[in-house]
Formats: sequence, structure tokens, C-alpha cells
Amino acid sequence: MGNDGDGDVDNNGGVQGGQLVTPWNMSISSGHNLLRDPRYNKGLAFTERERDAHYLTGLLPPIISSQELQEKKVMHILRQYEVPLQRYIAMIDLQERNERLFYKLLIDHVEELLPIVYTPTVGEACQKFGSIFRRPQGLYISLKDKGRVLDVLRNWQERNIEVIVVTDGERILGLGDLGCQGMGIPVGKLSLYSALGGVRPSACLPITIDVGTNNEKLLNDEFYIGLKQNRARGEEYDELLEEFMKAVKLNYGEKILIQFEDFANHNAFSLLNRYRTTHLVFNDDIQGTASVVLSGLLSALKLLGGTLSDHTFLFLGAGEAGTGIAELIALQISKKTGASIEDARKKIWLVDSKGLVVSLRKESLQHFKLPWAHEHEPISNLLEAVKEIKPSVLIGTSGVGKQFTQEVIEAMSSINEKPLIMALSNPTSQAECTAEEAYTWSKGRAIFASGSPFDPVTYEDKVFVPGQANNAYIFPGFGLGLIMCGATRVHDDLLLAASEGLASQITDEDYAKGIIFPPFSCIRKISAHIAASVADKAYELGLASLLPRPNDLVKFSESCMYSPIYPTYR
Ligand SMILES: NC(=O)C1=CN([C@@H]2O[C@H](COP(=O)(O)OP(=O)(O)OC[C@H]3O[C@@H](n4cnc5c(N)ncnc54)[C@H](OP(=O)(O)O)[C@@H]3O)[C@@H](O)[C@H]2O)C=CC1
Ligand SMILES: CC(=O)C(=O)O
Ligand SMILES: [Mg+2]
Repeated sequence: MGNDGDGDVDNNGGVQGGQLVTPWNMSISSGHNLLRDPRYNKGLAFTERERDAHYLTGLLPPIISSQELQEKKVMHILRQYEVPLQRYIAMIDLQERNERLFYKLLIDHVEELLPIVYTPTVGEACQKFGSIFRRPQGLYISLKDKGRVLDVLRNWQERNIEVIVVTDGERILGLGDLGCQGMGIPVGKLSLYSALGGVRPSACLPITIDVGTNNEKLLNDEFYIGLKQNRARGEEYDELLEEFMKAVKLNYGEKILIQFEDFANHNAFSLLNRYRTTHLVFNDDIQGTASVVLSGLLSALKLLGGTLSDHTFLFLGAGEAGTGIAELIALQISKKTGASIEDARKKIWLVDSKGLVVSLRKESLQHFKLPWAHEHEPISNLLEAVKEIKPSVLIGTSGVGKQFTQEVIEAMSSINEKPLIMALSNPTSQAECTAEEAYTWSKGRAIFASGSPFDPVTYEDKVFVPGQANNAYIFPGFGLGLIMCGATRVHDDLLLAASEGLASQITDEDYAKGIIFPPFSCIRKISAHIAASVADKAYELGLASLLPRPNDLVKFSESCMYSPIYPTYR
């Protein structure tokens, strides 16, 4: 068999002729086991001395390769695959074979490889996760584990976990309910924690909570890897999540960071509200996204002029991302101008699937939309809303592609000299418009950013470089900041600090190119600054437990970062 994940019979047949077999292994990594251990394996880079000392002689061909040469070779192979999913599979294989080489590659080629291990390709990987499943890369906790979640956590091979990314798979990017196959998201996010934020890979734990799926296609897919039942709701769901949250704290202590990811909004807001005062938790879709978008807006002000409170914001999509961003903008306006949060919210409008969120709809609105239900006549579509509200900033968080039509972008351009357009929905297929559409329809006047990456666009001989407004800029540095100062709780001011930390990393050269997010190629430096900014605020608020406070927090954050350079073995 080609891998360990393709059946429930092991390579030796598991039960051989009715005889029970004990799986056993050696505990010290040397020889064949060392080559099979992704954390310690260096492949052809083991030196003569290491080969002698660790019983590797003869197990490898005679050549000794540097890590740089290995990197060059893997990039050469990856670039030969034309299909992005093949590259994704090759990267996962590398991660499982040689972890340090995987991270070295990801760090050194971040702009090329991010679209493979993250959005958009990770979306396709989740859709096909059952078929491409090779080895488990995270922990699966299902309804069947109710009553023994702590035991399941204890099955994980690592003890010193610092960060968990957990999903229940119900809102995977803009692709909807992918059930247990959503595991690709925590795995991808945690790869970025290590590559972009420098958190040790062994301190990262991806978890998927499987409460079933309502995705009929998956339920009828013979290769689906999750529970084949409809989603548990209400008490049954809440009890499993409660047991999980308690077990995590029992097993890993008070300061374990839990990042909620890609839950549907009917659970996301309530989970965050329930656990924000008892655990170190944050919801990346609500809070991480808000922080990255606020940072982009602060940077855009340098190009647009004025202050945040001079602008009018219109969102397409009033869910986790939309209301999360809206609330952080209002908070920042309120802090900077001294206006009440209610007044600050008045410059922000949201459209959902039923039209503009207005007070006449109050009776039927979900609780997280209520603060945005301003006095206004109902408006049923986006184009009318743009014409009526006259926003200077248009932000797409609907999860539905192609909603920023030519008419919408033209309307934005007739109202604004430089319309700011953010098409945040992922993956690329769900983007509200493409970079090319934004620049062409605005006749080269839009400032544009999107959730998934787009290539630069040439319009009338000028090259436009779109920004990537993705929470990947924030959560790795944000998490590092929390971990390195021993933060006990997440406070909204820490999100504001992260926004400012990110905005501070844009250079005049970037602004000259119209860029509102710094290049991902500098992300380790950016993350160190975000981490320092977050930790600084945590110390100020009395939320940091690592004492005394390091003097130079940027240097301290850099010193905490994992390096993928091969160590020398004794
Ligand atoms: N760039 C980034 O970093 C991030 C991007 N995202 C992306 O944002 C998207 C939304 O995520 P999230 O907010 O969590 O999802 P939610 O499900 O919480 O919210 C989606 C919102 O969009 C509205 N909507 C759906 N269809 C339409 C439509 N045709 N017209 C107008 N509104 C519509 C929904 O309306 P209703 O309430 O009426 O159902 C809802 O308010 C996803 O694609 C996700 O990938 C999310 C987080 C980070
Ligand atoms: C980026 C992200 O978190 C999302 O699209 O859900
Ligand atoms: Mg997400």
C-alpha cells in the first residue's frame, strides 16, 4: 500500500490469519527510524560523522547535500507540477518526510508557496481531502468521543502544545460545510504559525471536531472521512464543545491559545462569547480578519487622506468577517475621536443576503447584526445601496463570487476619486471581483486588495499590484505575541495593537506603488513587530504573565522564533 491512510488494514494485514499483532517501535531515533522521523530527518544532508554515529551508513547514497541544494531540488520538482493540488500534495509529503526542509522552503519562497499550502489551493484540498488523505496531521475529535475527549487529547504525540487551531468544518472559506474534511484549514493555518510566526511546529496542534455534516455530496461520497450523519445541534453540540474546552485546559494549562477557525456564524459568535473570559481564545474570522483589514485601512489613509471617521464604509456580507471588521473600525474611530461607539457605528453599513441591514428588519435579524441596523428605507441590492449610501470603502465578505459587478465598481468610481475596494471572500472562485476587474472598471483608480492572491495587473501601461488582505498577516504574529508574553486573555486592544504593528511595516516605497499591505516576503520581520506590539499592549493591560517584561520586545520576539535550519547531531 502507498500510505497509511488508505484503508483500515495495515501494511501487514493488521489481523493476520486471525492472529493478533502488537504494533511496536524503538524509542531512540537512529538508523531507518531517524530517516522516517520528519522532525529529525535531514535526508541527504546527514554528514559522514552523523551517518556513522546514527547507524545511517549504507541507508543513504554516498553524496552529502546541503539544505540549500535540497531546497533548490524540491522547488525544481514542485514547479514541474502544473496542477496546484499536485503541488499541495507534494508539500504535504515533504512536511511528513522532512519538516525542517518544508519550513525552510515555505519561509524562503513564501509568496510562491502560500497560494499552495493556503488559500486558494487549500480550499480544493479540503473539498478532496478524503481522496488525498495520506496520514493524519491533526487530531480528530468526534461525537463518538463524548465522555473521553481528554483521553483523545492525550493520544497526541506532543505534550508541550502552545497553540491549537480548531474547526468544526461548517464554513470552510467560502466553500460551505466540508465536515471533517475541513481539517486542511487548521493544518494549513498552523503551518503558517510556524513559517510566518515562528511558533515551533511541535507546539502546534490542528484539531477538527466532527459533529457530522449537512453536505449531501460528502455524505454520499464513499471516500468521505468523517461521521456520515447530519450535524449535531443545540445541547449535543454545546456539550461536546464544553467538554473539549475543559479538556484542553486540563491537559495543556491555562495559557494554551485556542484559535477558532471556520465555524459557521451561528456557533462562532456564541463560542467566542462563552469562552473569551475563561480561556485564551480568539476567532480568526471575526477578530484576525478585523485586525488585518483595519491595518489596510490605516495604510490606505496615507493614499486617500483624511482620518477613518471621514470615510463611509459599506460591506457586502454581514457575518463573522463583515461584522467583526465593522466593530473594530468603530472601536478605532471611537478611541481616536472620543465619539461613542454607537455614533462611530453610524458611518458603517452592511448588506446581507436580504439587502441593507436597517432598523425596519430588527425583528428578524441575528443578534450580531443589530448594532448595524440603522434608520433607513430598505434597499434590496448592492448597487442601489452603493448609490444611496455613497461609501468611500466597499468591502466584500459575502463568500459569494462576482458580486462586485461592473456597475457596482463604476458607481464606486463615480462617487470617489480613489475608491477603496476589498474583495475578501476566499478562495479565488468566491472573490467578489478580480484585481483586473477592479482596476479596469475603475479605469485604474481603485485601491484594491483581496483575500486570495491576484497577480499584478497592467492597465493602460501602468502596473498595479493588488494587496492580499488576509488574516494570515495577523494571526501568526498575534499568536506569537500572546505566547511569548504568557498572555492570559485576548482583549480588543490587542487586535488594535496588531493592526498598528502591521501598518507600521509598510515602507514609503510600498506606498509609492499604491500598496497597503507590506510584501509577504518580509513576513517574519512583520510578525516579530506585530508580536512585539501585541505583547507591549498585553503588558500595559496587565494581561501578560511572563515577568519581568523584556526590554526590547522586537528582539525578544525574534529570539523566540523557530528556525528551520538543520541542527548538527551529536
Ligand atoms: N480575507 C480574509 O482574511 C478572510 C476572508 N473571509 C471570507 O469571507 C467570506 C465570508 O465569511 P464569514 O463572514 O465568516 O461568513 P458568514 O457566513 O458569517 O457571513 C456571510 C455573509 O454574507 C451574506 N451573503 C451571502 N450571500 C450573499 C449575497 N448573495 N448577497 C449579499 N450578502 C450575502 C450572508 O447573508 P445572511 O446573513 O443573510 O445569510 C452573511 O451575512 C468567506 O468567503 C471567507 O472565506 C473570512 C475570514 C477572513
Ligand atoms: C482566510 C480565512 O480565514 C477564511 O477565508 O476563512
Ligand atoms: Mg477562516
